[in-house]
Amino acid sequence: MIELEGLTKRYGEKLAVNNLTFTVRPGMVTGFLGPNGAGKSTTMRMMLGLDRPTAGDVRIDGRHYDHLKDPLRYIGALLDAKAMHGGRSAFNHLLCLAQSNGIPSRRVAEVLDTVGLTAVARKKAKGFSLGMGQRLGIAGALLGDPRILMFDEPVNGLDPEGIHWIRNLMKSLAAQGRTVFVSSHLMSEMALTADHLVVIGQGRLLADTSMADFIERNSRSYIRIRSPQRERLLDVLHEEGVTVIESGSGALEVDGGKAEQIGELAAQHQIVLHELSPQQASLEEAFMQLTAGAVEYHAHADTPLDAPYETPYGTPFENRYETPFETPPQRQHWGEDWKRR
Ligand SMILES: Nc1ncnc2c1ncn2[C@@H]1O[C@H](COP(=O)(O)OP(=O)(O)OP(=O)(O)O)[C@@H](O)[C@H]1O
Repeated sequence: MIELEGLTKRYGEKLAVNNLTFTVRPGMVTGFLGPNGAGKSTTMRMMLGLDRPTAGDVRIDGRHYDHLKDPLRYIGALLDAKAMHGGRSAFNHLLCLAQSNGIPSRRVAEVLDTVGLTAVARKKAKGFSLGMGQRLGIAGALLGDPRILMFDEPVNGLDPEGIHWIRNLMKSLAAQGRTVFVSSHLMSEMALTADHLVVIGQGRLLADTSMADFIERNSRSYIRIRSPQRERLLDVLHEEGVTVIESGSGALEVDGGKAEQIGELAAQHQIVLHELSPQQASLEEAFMQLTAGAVEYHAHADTPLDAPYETPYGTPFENRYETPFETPPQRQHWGEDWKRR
């Protein structure tokens, strides 16, 4: 378990991490999300005792990192895959780590096998590709067989097979009851891997919740319906008091309804349906909705002001709220500007 309490880091004028309090629990993969510059790496560095907090506290299984004897046996981390002695072979790099942390040297061959680097174990790390470097960094994290694992952007540079491998590795580590904390900008990957999410923006906590709850709270879910008898269906739904949104593509959308009820209603009135599908926004859409006001670095150049790029939830990367941390609008307001019957 990793516990943060009021964790704060200031670099001069810059408040990089602002009063973060949350707990990373065992037995699940916790995703750590935030726009560029949100403070994720700084937070992870403080967890590992690499940066001293300006205020607040981090405890690893109840103890400060500095007080852990042989810390690699408690917490393994991949922060910067390039942070290794390039002149050493993969085997020797891991052997040095093992020897300085009281870890039996037989673990070196075991973790090299786990990450698929046995064949290149004697090759110098400086000749490794980005993906091989990531695998070696992950081997280092696994070396002490720790109960807690932390990965900063672990899929960087990995090919699809490598991404699939690390997804399964993280899930299996969590299934063994370990604490797995992982940051990534790849939302589709995070959606497949994480059970729980911690989201920060401009150093502050924006969400600490399950993946399902995060998407539910920060996006719109609705039923999409297509029918060749659209006008009749509209009349029937209207008579039943169901609020329908007519989307531009000819489909109808019902917020908060149940597909079964709409299907049965259509059947009762002998209305043919070509589509009846529950729609849920992706993690990426939910993330952009939540963090829209907390994005530090905006891209303006290729988005002309008179032709904004719209999503059903608004314009991404637009500061839509007065302050970064103002509560996002309630769901019933979304789609308000769409044509309602
Ligand atoms: N050593 C430092 N000195 C001054 N400012 C720093 C330092 N390290 C980080 N910062 C600033 O603190 C803020 C948080 O940076 P951090 O790298 O933790 O963000 P991040 O969420 O990991 O970003 P990214 O997703 O881009 O990796 C940024 O504004 C960054 O410029």
